[in-house]
Amino acid sequence: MWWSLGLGAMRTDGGEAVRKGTMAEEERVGSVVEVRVKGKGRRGWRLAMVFGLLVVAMAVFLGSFSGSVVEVSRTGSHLPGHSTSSCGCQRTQGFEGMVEDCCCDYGTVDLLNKEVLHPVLQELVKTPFFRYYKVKLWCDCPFWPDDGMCQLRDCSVCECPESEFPAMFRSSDDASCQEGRPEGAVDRTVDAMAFQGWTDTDNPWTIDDETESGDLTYVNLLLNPEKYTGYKGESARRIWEAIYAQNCFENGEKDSCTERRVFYRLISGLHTSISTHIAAEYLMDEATNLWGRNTSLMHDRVLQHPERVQNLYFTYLFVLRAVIKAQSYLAEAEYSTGNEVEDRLTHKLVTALVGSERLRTACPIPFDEAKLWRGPDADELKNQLQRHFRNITALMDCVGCEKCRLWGKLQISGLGTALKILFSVDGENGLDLQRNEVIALLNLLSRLSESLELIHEMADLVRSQNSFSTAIDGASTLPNESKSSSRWFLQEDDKPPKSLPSLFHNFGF
Ligand SMILES: Cc1cc2nc3c(=O)[nH]c(=O)nc-3n(C[C@H](O)[C@H](O)[C@H](O)COP(=O)(O)OP(=O)(O)OC[C@H]3O[C@@H](n4cnc5c(N)ncnc54)[C@H](O)[C@@H]3O)c2cc1C
Repeated sequence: MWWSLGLGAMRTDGGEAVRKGTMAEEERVGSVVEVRVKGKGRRGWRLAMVFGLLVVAMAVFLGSFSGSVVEVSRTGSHLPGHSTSSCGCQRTQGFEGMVEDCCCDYGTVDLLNKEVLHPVLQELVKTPFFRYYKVKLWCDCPFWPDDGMCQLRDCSVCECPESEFPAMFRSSDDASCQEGRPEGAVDRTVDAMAFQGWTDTDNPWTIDDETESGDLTYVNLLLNPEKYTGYKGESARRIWEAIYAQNCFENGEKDSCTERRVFYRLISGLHTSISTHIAAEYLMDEATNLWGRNTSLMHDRVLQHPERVQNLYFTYLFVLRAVIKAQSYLAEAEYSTGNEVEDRLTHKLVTALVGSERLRTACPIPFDEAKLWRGPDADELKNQLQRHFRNITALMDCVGCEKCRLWGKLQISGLGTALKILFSVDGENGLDLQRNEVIALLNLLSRLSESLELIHEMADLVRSQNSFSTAIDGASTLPNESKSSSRWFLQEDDKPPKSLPSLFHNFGF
């Protein structure tokens, strides 16, 4: 089979197992500290201990300081402005007021997310209905041979213990949910029993795993969290390049119309979210299996690019709008897995999410989809964008790391579901969703919601580390109040010293 991606025609063979190995030196932040301490002998250890105690004292102090910053900025008042590149359409400048292209302001988004949506979503994705995702993990890349660039065991999806698997999903003793390849019959039986009322409907925006044969497995998402896997280099870069290439159009126009800009911002926002989760759960030191927050990576990939953070807010509001538009459908859907208590809780949480009074009053229409597809070429443009998005779903089969592929597929499917709800359904009556689409949609919203929280938390951490390192260097300064008015917006000099993140972890933070 041959596919055209705008990258030339590519081979369809390939599909190699995940390759395991060691992490590249450049990102082993933890080892930097180890070398420094060891090199100084016993005196070095004493110094390190004193230094560590200082870290503890300063961090406790700064932690309480940044706590008050959180309160200030949660009100959303006076975030520092920042110019974004003009795209020919009306856009708000900076981080004040409305999120660009949306109908909700930054402060309200932060508040709603922290107090309403994030807590509910965190619980929802733990329920049996939402934590098992059916996915085809071992797929051949239709564009080029899989070169298996995954470097860590954390790259591969682990098997879930069968005791955790809902009884209704199991049809025989050997039902495996992860790396094994259950028989097709097993999956079909499970579907019919556990998810009555859910239909198989096509989504014009995605290439659907479920309607194709073979190799579908159930994955427990809680056992396979999205985090650093060591997947990087040429393979990862090529995927992102190919994804962004889907945003290039024949006539060379860039960002000149709302629809194309929306398309780009959705991908960029998702990319920001993935980078955020990598930085938030990072393998700081492979030798001691020390995991923690990598603030340098967070700074370099996310925080120092305001437009990437803005795109994350945009993607979040776009997906939230889709969930709100589908609220009656979601509130009435059947979340049956055979565990009555859990299933009742699932239903309650979904209802709390889509029926939130605070959400309805503070941000009733997070994104106005009615503004799109109005030009004379609307149908043609929509077909074109659908083709491009389907290519992106197919590209997920080329991701050379199993766990990244799992989350890539789930989140792209979630975006495809949001696109379907907003742009391919005539009113809520015409809405029909697959079970997997609903799981993907709400897990995606949960990932984005978590990213918003992490961005604030890690921006505070960067600021306090920066202030701390300045204090250590002799200029005894505390975080500047004016820098903190937006919790994630960083100034030019807000860059964490490379070795500090691992110091925090080595001393028990
Ligand atoms: C679908 C998918 C899922 C992945 N999941 C994981 C995972 O779970 N764990 C893991 O460790 N790795 C994962 N990766 C790999 C990870 O995303 C990076 O590719 C890798 O860490 C290397 O990062 P990098 O610094 O080279 O920049 P990349 O993140 O690869 O970015 C490539 C280029 O894209 C541009 N760019 C970066 N961010 C944005 C943005 N937000 N908006 C617009 N442009 C941007 C920049 O020019 C950058 O140089 C995944 C990759 C893909 C394609």
